Amino acid sequence: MENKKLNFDKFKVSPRKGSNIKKTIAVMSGKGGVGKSSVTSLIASKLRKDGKKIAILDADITGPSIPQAFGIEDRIRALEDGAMIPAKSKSGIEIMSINLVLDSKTSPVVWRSSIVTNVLKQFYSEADWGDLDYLLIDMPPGTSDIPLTVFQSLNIDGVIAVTTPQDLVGMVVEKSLNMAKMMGKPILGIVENMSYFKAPDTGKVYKIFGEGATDDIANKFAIDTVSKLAINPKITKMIDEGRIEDVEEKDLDNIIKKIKNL
Ligand SMILES: Nc1ncnc2c1ncn2[C@@H]1O[C@H](COP(=O)(O)OP(=O)(O)OP(=O)(O)O)[C@@H](O)[C@H]1O
Repeated sequence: MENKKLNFDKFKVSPRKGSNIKKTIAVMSGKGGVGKSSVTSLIASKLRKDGKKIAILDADITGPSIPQAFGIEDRIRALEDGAMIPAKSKSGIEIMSINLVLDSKTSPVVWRSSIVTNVLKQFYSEADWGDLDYLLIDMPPGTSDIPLTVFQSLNIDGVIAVTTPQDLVGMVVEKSLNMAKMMGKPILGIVENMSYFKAPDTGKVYKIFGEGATDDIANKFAIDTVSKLAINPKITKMIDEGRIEDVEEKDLDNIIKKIKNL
């Protein structure tokens, strides 16, 4: 039997008229808590510092942490013609997140996934994004309904997977990579977060979580870019203070370069 390529065109949604998004990149992880939102925020901040026009769509709808990282207190505004105006970070990164429409940022999102996926599509297609070089999508962890909707409905140009050195997480990130492959999306690279710790006084490097399987996984999937991001207490502190844009992080330089060459 002929092996037909899956065609999801009928599910596609487009950004509203007047929005011009050059490239859209999804940031995934196999499981929660590996630092996907932190990595998304750091990448966005660096690209912005380099003069690019950037937006983040926080698709981690039940655990949205992007507004916290950027210290956003503004709300998303809706205009009479239905356009949604994203909130803006200090450096000018546009942000759409469910936490910016809830009455309180501690309100839980107790919605069925069909509603969540519709909200997400609405954010993408009704936001007034203007001209963007890059839209980064902070995906929820795993390979559930929402990542599937993002892949089927949005125009994704590339995928970044975030993992940590632990074996189990390595195994789980393969699920995300396989999902991206199944959906025909190019994998730009893997970020191994919490890869090492460099003692500030001696400069000695400690592999606190051991040697990761990330390089082997990258080889297996023919992925040429692996960024190894240190455990950096400054990242934790700056996110707590809503100042992620003030972190200088050289460890992500190779993935940033890959994004710029997309
Ligand atoms: N390299 C790092 N160094 C120090 N702290 C970090 C680092 N990466 C992430 N963190 C901290 O770990 C916590 C979890 O990170 P984050 O929210 O980015 O994870 P996540 O994978 O997006 O989680 P989830 O998808 O479950 O929401 C954050 O509080 C962040 O400050």
